[in-house]
Amino acid sequence: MTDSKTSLNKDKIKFLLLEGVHQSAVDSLKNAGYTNIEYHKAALNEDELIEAIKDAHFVGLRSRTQLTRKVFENAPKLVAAGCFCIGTNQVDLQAATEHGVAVFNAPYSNTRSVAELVIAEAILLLRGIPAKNAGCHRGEWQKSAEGSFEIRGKTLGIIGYGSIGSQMSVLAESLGMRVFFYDVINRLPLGNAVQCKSLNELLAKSDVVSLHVPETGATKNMIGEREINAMKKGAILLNASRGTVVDIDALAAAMESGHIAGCAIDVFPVEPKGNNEEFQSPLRAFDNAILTPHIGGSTMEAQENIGFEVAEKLVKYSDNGTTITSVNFPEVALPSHDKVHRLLHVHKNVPGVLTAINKIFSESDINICGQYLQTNDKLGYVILDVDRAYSEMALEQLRKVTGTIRCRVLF
Ligand SMILES: NC(=O)C1=CN([C@@H]2O[C@H](COP(=O)(O)OP(=O)(O)OC[C@H]3O[C@@H](n4cnc5c(N)ncnc54)[C@H](O)[C@@H]3O)[C@@H](O)[C@H]2O)C=CC1
Ligand SMILES: O=C(O)C(=O)COP(=O)(O)O
Repeated sequence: MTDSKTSLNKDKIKFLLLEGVHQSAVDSLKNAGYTNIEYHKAALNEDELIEAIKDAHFVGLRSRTQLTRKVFENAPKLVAAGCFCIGTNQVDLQAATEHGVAVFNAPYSNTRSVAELVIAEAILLLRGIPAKNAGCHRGEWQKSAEGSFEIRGKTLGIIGYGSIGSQMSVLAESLGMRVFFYDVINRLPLGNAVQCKSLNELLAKSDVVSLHVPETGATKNMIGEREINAMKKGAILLNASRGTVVDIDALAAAMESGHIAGCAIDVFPVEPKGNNEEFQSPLRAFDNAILTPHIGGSTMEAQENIGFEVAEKLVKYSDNGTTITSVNFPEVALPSHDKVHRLLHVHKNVPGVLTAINKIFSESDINICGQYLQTNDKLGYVILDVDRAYSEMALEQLRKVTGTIRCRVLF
């Protein structure tokens, strides 16, 4: 260990970046002094990931990499994971927490990109453009107004009125749509949007239904045969949330029968592992289905912003222990620690740990220059700034405290 701001020289701290995260992330890390970066353009499978992550302190991923419990068990040095995207369902958050690994994401950087895409898709589908476009490519000429509608005056039903859903709501109203939404929590309606009391109410009212919920146990197959039948005949379904949310076979059947007039699907229950693998889906058979390869958040603007945002969060955590916006750690914004050494103690949030920590300091000569504590339901996170001469001794003592998950020192 050397006398730098971190417990290791910065060039010894390894960042494993996967799935071609934007160059802005690499630049940000390098500008902050972190040069030990292993960069992969694609996702790694579990075995490859276990090999690459075994000496990594930080990992950066997007939606495809699965950070499973087994991966955490084989990543002894890992202190944080950065999801360069919104969703964190690809990370076993419970395992991350149990291993004391802080997880970060970029909760807003691609919000607008998704909202713009789904609005565009709604306009195209209401006009029957995907099928007309496919016809023209085959040499057909289908000039007709039959089945083509303006978006103005139509009813949009948004399921999940969070960042993306509410952004979509604003765009849709500006185009003259009437907006209803359904959410498990009461959300402030923007503009003239109205919250529905039930999913069924929303499905029965909407000409266009758009899904913006996270992947959870409760959203799995949230739209199946029953829900599709509850939609208006001739309605349109948009899904740019997660592939597990819609029962694709039920949707394919409704497309076949014409009950659903068109759909735009960006996410699938099973997605190809890479750009070289064939995409399989029963929806390929339908000209009136817009199928996109999980690119809702894939714009140059979003990817660049995400790169900066998540890299900055990882740098702050590495440099001084700040955990603001972490999805699993107690959130603490910390000042710099120029003249002292900083101890970061992550422990199970169970009775007795704080008493044990305070006992160590009350029974020793170690002078505490600053102390911060934050907890959530699973974890306690104690930060102690101490005189430089005592940090190694304090670290040794703290590691012995029952309930300790991880303890390290920033020099
Ligand atoms: N296709 C793509 O490339 C992208 C997809 N996404 C997906 O979009 C999802 C939504 O993103 P945000 O709007 O940023 O998330 P958010 O967390 O801001 O909003 C999600 C909303 O869904 C609601 N919700 C949760 N469970 C529900 C349920 N069972 N029924 C009804 N409502 C429920 C929540 O209360 C919340 O209001 C992400 O979790 C991610 O999976 C996000 C970005 C890009
Ligand atoms: O932000 C999200 O949740 C997404 O789904 C985008 O995923 P991606 O970074 O494009 O693999």
